[in-house]
Amino acid sequence: MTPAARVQAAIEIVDQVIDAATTGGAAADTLVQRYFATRRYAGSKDRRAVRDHVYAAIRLCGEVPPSGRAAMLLLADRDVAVAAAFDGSTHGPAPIGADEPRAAPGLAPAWLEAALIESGLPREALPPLVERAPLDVRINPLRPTATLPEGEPLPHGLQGLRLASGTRVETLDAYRDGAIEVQDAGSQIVGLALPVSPGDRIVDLCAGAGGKTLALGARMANKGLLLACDTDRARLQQLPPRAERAGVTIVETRLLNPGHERAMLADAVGVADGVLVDAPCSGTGTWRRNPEARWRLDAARLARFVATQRQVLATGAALVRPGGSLVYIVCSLLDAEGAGQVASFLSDHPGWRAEPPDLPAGRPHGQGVRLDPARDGTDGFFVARLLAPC
Ligand SMILES: C[S@@+](CC[C@H](N)C(=O)[O-])C[C@H]1O[C@@H](n2cnc3c(N)ncnc32)[C@H](O)[C@@H]1O
Repeated sequence: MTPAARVQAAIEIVDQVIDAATTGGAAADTLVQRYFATRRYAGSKDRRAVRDHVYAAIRLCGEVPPSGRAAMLLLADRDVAVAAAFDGSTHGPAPIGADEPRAAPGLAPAWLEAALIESGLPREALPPLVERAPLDVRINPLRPTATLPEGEPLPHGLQGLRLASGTRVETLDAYRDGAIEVQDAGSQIVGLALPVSPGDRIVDLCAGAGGKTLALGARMANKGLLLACDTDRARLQQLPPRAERAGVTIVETRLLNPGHERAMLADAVGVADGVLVDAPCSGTGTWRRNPEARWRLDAARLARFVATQRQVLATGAALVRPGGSLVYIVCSLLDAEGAGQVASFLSDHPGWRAEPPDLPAGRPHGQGVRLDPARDGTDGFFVARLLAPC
């Protein structure tokens, strides 16, 4: 592909991303993959260049841009190579018209910027929310290996590596052998908020594909029971093969029927030493990876997340034994989903108390701890540890 054709492809993909973000369609990553699935002529360098243009344009636009071309013109104002690609060649974009409108530059939709500031995030912490994320892997102590890939040690004393961006992790021997798992440093840190010991009974209520479940299994040295639940079959189905690769043998998965979680967990009520609630959320802390997510969110969607979080937190609390721990995590920096959610829980659940976790990064926020990209170099998270009455 010529440089101009790459920019034209990026414009077309950003048009699809805009459409998907406003109609609840697929994520940008999926759209990029689908675009190339039908264009076999594009080589790996073409794909990487197009993807880079797509993400660079998305990162620049806080509000939903009027079109892919308007977003790419904003990028062209900052990147001479992109500007030069508007040359009117056969597969390239038409030349830039005099006074042709650009998308507005910004960090996030105005209402979200305001909500983040109101949630105590300093203004200077906003730009790093949409900067490119590093590629972090956790080293799995259950699968020691001599073939770890080259990378920087992770910050905050974590057992992991920061790999060169663009590394195809799934092709590495260490990955195939289960010695490493892709997991952001922040995600590794917040998982540590749940105290676990070999032999414990632990429930990971929103386990998804098991990123945090596998880390818990390793910390439990494969002794005890780890019940991993989720309402999403496709995500939960990924867990058993991942656990097998990682050598985690104590996981039992349970697919929950939305609205019937309590009944489906009746046998687990009041017996767990610890419950992890890594709740579904708006993902404002993960815009570095999914920058178009800020175009998807609106007040109604946020309110639905808040309602679901409240419900999963209450479900999780019912499973904890007297004196046991409930850890609540969201990858969001909005207080409505983090500090505010925990304050509501404590007022609705007399006898429960918060005990701030001692973590290697982050700072106290409300009754928990918050991590953010600017100050911790991780995705953004809020985490709280809640103790059940004895
Ligand atoms: C933040 S993700 C979990 C990520 C996962 N713990 C990890 O570390 O990779 C939140 C998960 O909550 C699940 N979920 C949504 N509603 C739920 C419910 N009512 N009960 C249990 N899980 C739910 C979603 O399907 C999603 O997989």
